[in-house]
Parts: sequence; structure tokens; C-alpha cells
Amino acid sequence: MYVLVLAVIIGVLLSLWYWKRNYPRSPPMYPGGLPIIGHPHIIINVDQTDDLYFLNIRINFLISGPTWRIHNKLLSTSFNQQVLNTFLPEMNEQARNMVAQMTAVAGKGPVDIKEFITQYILRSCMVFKVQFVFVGTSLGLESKHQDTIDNGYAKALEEILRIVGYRALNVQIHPSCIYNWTSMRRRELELVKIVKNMINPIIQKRKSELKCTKMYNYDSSTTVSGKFKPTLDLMLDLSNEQNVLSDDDIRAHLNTFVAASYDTTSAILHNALMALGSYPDVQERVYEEVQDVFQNNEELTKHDMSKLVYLEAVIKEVLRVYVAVPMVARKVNADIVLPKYTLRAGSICVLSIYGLHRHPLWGPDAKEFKPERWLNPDTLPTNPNVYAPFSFGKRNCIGKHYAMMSLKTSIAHVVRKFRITADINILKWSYEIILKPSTTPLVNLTLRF
Ligand code: HEM
Repeated sequence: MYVLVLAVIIGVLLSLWYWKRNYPRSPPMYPGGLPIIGHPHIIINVDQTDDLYFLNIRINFLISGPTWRIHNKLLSTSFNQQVLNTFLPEMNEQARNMVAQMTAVAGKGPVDIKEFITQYILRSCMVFKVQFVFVGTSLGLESKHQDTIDNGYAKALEEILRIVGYRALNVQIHPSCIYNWTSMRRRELELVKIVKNMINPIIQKRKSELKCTKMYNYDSSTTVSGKFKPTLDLMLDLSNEQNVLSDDDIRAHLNTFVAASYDTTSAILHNALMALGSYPDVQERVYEEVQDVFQNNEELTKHDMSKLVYLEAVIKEVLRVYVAVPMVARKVNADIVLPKYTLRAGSICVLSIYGLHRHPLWGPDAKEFKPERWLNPDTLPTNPNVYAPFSFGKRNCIGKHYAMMSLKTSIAHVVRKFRITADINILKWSYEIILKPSTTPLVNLTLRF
């Protein structure tokens, strides 16, 4: 009996110690009980932090903080606008494919658009992966095998993130000594193995291809034979010539790119189409702009991108109100002294992007969906830190311009062809690191011509 009581007391004390050690002193509380520091004036401290955490779970299959700092510089050349423009023809083609699939069901009653969106993102983002990272058909895989890899790989990463999200929200399984005994942990290890087994042969195959063609002799700039050097080649180059990246690093980068791009972009595309269906006036204005820009052409060009001003405002507002990444978390490297409390070194702090996007600085209509606010800078908050759909600081989103291009292209193609009717207010969300639609409310698509 005494032993039992003593065990309970020790358990409670250990939990309190663990809680105090991991959370900053007296932060304001988020409705769900999570500590937040999403105040715009203290966001700047994010650069004093390091690894990506979700509450206090570090995402182990992603690249770690110190490694990311070195690699990010080297890889950022692959994300410049010139390189991104080369993906526009493929984006147009995949958007047309999505529209063709939707046309088959248009006018036949309410439909679930999630599958069409997932296919578009998998095809265009995975094409991005295939061309940008895996160098198109040079993999020598038949397209059906390529599809299996795209689907299986992305789905495995998605499931890992779901597990991480679940663990993050359930404090009783934070300590590894408990979590390691759960079936969830076993599934996580299984998935990590699946991902490893899919990616390793691809890295090895490309390595030997590059050796054969002696491409290693090229310098590590972004171009090869007049073309942009794909990221995988760039990474292999860095590993071979400069010993900067190991195979594990390369795999972690690929995981990071795919995990960070697939779910986020599909959630936002889904939300944007639902929002357009719920606000007919906004949709008509987008339609008119898109018609003006497209004219009789089949494709959007890089010059068209900057002309889609209202559509850009709509996307920015979707990213604000229906944010895809509602919070980010960081490990604090050194004590950060704030007016009311100190974030201690070693603790994990959570930044509520969701909270920032509804901050009173946005005005009394902060919670309303109003794309027009982006057309007049005077109506926007003067503090830029209240808007962070792509996060802040050194580890912000490297793919933000790519995402914007992909969203503009796909939405323009859909709105040009269909009148959408939907109700975004009945949409329910689930937190899986990314805030994802958990229900699939149906949407009506009516052909415009
Ligand atoms: C609408 C779509 C997208 C949204 C809302 C989004 C949002 C974000 C956010 C909030 C972060 C920071 C996470 C953190 O600070 O903890 C991030 C990081 C990142 N994103 Fe995106 N993203 C999007 C699309 C993309 C795309 C298309 C790519 C393409 C490759 C991409 C690649 C990355 C990478 C590589 C990181 C860095 C992860 C790391 O530091 O390890 N993202 N993204």
C-alpha cells in the first residue's frame, strides 16, 4: 500500500517536473489548453530557436535544425523564380486533367472534390518531385510503378504526420518511455521503414546513373546542359564532391519536401474552392479576372501570374482564415526575456498562427472572409508579423512561391470552367499537424460553357 502511494506521489512529481521543464512559465492559454505565444511583437524571437517541434515532439524523419541551416542555403537555388517557372506547363496540364475529371461528374448532383484535388496535387507536386527531384523518366520506371511510389510514399508520410499530431495532442504519450510501448510507435517504425525502402533504391539508382554519365564533373550551380539541375542531382553532387550530404540527409530532405508540400497545398486548394462556392460574388469577380487573363488561350503563362491580382487576394485570405498550419513550435536555444515572462532555453514554445490571423490588429472583421482587404494596403495591419501562413524565421516555407503558382493555376482552370456551389461553414477540421478537412461536404459543379 505504502509503495503504491509512494509510486503515485513520485509519478505526480515527475509529471509536474516534466511539464514545467517543457513549457514556458505562465504563457497565456489557448482554448484547447495549449500554451501560445502568438503575439506579433514577440514573433521576432523565432530566429533564436532551432529544430522543428510539434508541441514537444520533434519530427525525427525531417531534417534537424543545425543540418537544415547548412543545407537550406545550398538547396534554395532550386526554388528561385526562374526554376519555378519551368514547372508552369506541367501545372497547366495537370490542372486541365483535373478539370476533365470534374467535367465527367458536373451537373450530375453534389460531388466530393477531395479525390480530384488529391490527384492534382499528387500529379503536379509529385511531378514536381519527379522532374525536380527525380529527373523525370530517367528513373526508368513505368508510370504505373511511379504512381505506386508517389501514392504509397506520400500516404506513408501523411500517416506518420497523423501519428505525430495525435501524440502531440496527448500529453500522456509524450514521454518516450511510454510512447515506445504503444502500437502507434510500432506503426510509426513500420512506416519509416516503408519510406526508407522506397527511397533508398531511387537514390542509389540515380547515383549510379550520374556516375555513368559523368555528370558529377559539372559544377554545382543550378544548370546542367542548359537545363536546371534537379534537386536530387544537386544533393548527390553535394554528397559526392563536397561530402556535405549523406544518404540519410538526402532522404530526410526528400521526406521534408514531400511531407511539407502535399498535405498543405491540397488542404488550401480544397478550402479555396469551398470558399469560392460559399461566396458567389467573390467567385464571379475571380471568374471575370480569369477570363480577362486567359482570353482564348489554353494555358496560363508566367506573365499571367502577376495579372491575377484578385485571385491572389482570395488565396491570401484563404491562407489567413482557413490556415493550413495552425501552429508551429520551436525549441528555444537561449533564454528569451519577454516583458511578462521568460522562455527558458531548452523549452519548447508554440506559436499560434491561427491566433495571429485573428488578432485584433486585423480589425473588428478579423474573423470574416474578405479578400478585398488585400487590395488596399491601408486596411491591413501595419505589423507584418500578424500574417504567417508560411511561418517565420530561418525555417519558414521554402516552397511558398511554388505553392502560390500551383494554387493560382489550378483555381483559375476550375473557375473558368465551372460555377461552384458549396457551404464552407459546414466543413469540420482535424489537426494532423496540418489543419485538414475531416468531413467531405459535397460541392455542386455546373459547367459554364
Ligand atoms: C499552401 C501551401 C503551403 C503552406 C501553407 C506551407 C506552410 C509551411 C509552414 C507553415 C512551414 C513552416 C513549418 C514550421 O515553421 O514549423 C513550412 C515549411 C516548409 N515548407 Fe511549406 N507550405 C506550403 C507548401 C509547400 C510546398 C509546395 C513546398 C515544396 C517543396 C513546401 C516546402 C516546405 C519546406 C521544405 C519547409 C521546411 C521544413 C523544414 O524546415 O524542415 N511547402 N511550410
